[in-house]
Parts: sequence; C-alpha cells; structure tokens
Amino acid sequence: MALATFPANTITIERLNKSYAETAKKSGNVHYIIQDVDLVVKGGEFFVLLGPSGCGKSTLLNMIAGFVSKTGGRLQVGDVEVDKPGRDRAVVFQQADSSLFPWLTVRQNVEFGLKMKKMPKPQRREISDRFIGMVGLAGHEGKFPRELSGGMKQRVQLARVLANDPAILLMDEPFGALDAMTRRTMQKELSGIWQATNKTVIFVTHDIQEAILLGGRIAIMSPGPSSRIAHIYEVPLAYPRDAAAPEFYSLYQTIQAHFDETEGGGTA
Ligand SMILES: Nc1ncnc2c1ncn2[C@@H]1O[C@H](COP(=O)(O)OP(=O)(O)OP(=O)(O)O)[C@@H](O)[C@H]1O
Repeated sequence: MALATFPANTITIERLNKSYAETAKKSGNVHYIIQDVDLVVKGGEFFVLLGPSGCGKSTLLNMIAGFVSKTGGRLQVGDVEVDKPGRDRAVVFQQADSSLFPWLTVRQNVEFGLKMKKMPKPQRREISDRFIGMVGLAGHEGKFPRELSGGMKQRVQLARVLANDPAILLMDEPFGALDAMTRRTMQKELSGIWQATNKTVIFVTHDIQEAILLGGRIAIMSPGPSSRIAHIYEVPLAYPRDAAAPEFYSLYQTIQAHFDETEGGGTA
C-alpha cells in the first residue's frame, strides 16, 4: 500500500535526552534514560518501538505525548516544539482501567471528549456509533466498565481515542494484558483502522511478532541506561500480514538475532 504522508503529523527528534534530577543527585553523575535519540516518524506512518524492558520506550512515548519533559535536544510535531500534551496526540495505555471513567457507560466514555468540546448531541451520537461499531462493541453501549471484560475495556479506550480524531496515536503496549485471541483481533482491527484513517501511529511493544504484524518500520532501542535507537528495520510486507509466511519468519529471526547479540538479552 502506498503511504500517504502528512508533514504536519511528522515527528522530528534530534539528539533527544532524558535524565532525572533525583537519580543524578544520588549517583553524583548524570544518568541518562535515553541519550542522543535521533528519529523522524513520517506523518501517516505506523512506527513500532521495540526494546528490552526498562530501556526507555515508555519514557520516549511519554515525551512525544508531552507528559514527560525533555532534558535536552529537539522534539517537534510538524514545526511545533512539544512542551505539553495536545489534542493532536492521544495515548492508549496498557490498562484501560486507569483511563475509563467507571461511572460512565461505554457510550458516555466514548463521547466524553466530544461533550467537552460542546459538540451537539446528534453529531456526538453519530461519531460514537461509528467508533463503537468499528471496535465491535455495538450492543454494549449502555454497559459500565465493570460489566466489561479486559478486552472490551481496551476497545472502549480505543474507540474513545479515535472518536476524538487525533492526528497521532501513541500506543504503549495497548494489547499487552489481553489474551492471545483478543489480542489478535485487536491487532487486526487497529491495522484496518490505521489503513482507513492514515493516522500516525507510534506503537510500543515487547513482542517481535506483534511488531512485524503491524509496523511499517520497527525501531530497536538499545538496553538502558543511555538508550538510543540501535537500528530501524523496514517491513517490506503487504497488509494483512501472514505470520506463517517465510518472509515474515525470516524478519522475525533477524530481529530475534539482533536481541540475542545485544547485551541484556531478548525482549522482556
Ligand atoms: N520518574 C522517574 N524517575 C526516575 N527514573 C525513572 C522515572 N520513570 C522512569 N524511570 C526509569 O527510566 C527507565 C526507563 O523506563 P521506561 O518505563 O521508559 O522503560 P520501558 O522500556 O518502557 O520498560 P517496560 O518495557 O518494562 O515497560 C527505567 O530504568 C526506569 O526506572
């Protein structure tokens, strides 16, 4: 599939650093979590960040989200420097529980941001119907989060984020807590949604198979501290991808070998 790129959603990172003052005080040295990260994620791209546990994937994602401040370097969306969260970027976390409002129904959760924007009810209804349907939750609109399975809650989180129509989706192991079957379904849905909307997606995972199923490019982060982008693999496979195809397996082995050779071992 030809990739349409959107310069306004392009993320440009140059010599980006993050250290925490408390850690530096204790050790007496500057202790970088990530150091000198250079990266350009093109608008409309599905970009995966893969790396060992604790290397700084979430830190980097949260810096792009504007939740974590940088210590040095450049981090821009389009030509605007990121220094706070913005409506152009939305984060999907591993645990939907922390992001859904337990006192609101599925529909009310999905419409929450639209209501805040004072969107008229008929328009809100149309949008929530569309995304609730897209994530396969039609018929569950009136349920509360406590009445839903983990996978269903994760779908509500995704529908709510999509309803707000951010240009950039930042996903931090969004399917990590799901069972294998639900995970596969969600991966397919996400891939379909991305192809339909051409949003920029940055997707953090530990899972090499998931990375190859979804990503256009896969960046491997080196083990921390002072983690950086060690290598970027292009995934030259058409969607939908077949994990049983020889080309898929060959790329899987190449990436696995990269981790086996790297100090710190494989993905967590
Ligand atoms: N607020 C903080 N203060 C000090 N150190 C922190 C803080 N937040 C994260 N770190 C450290 O930064 C490093 C990277 O953490 P991060 O959560 O970004 O890694 P990760 O690659 O996402 O890990 P995982 O895959 O296990 O979720 C860790 O060593 C962590 O202890």
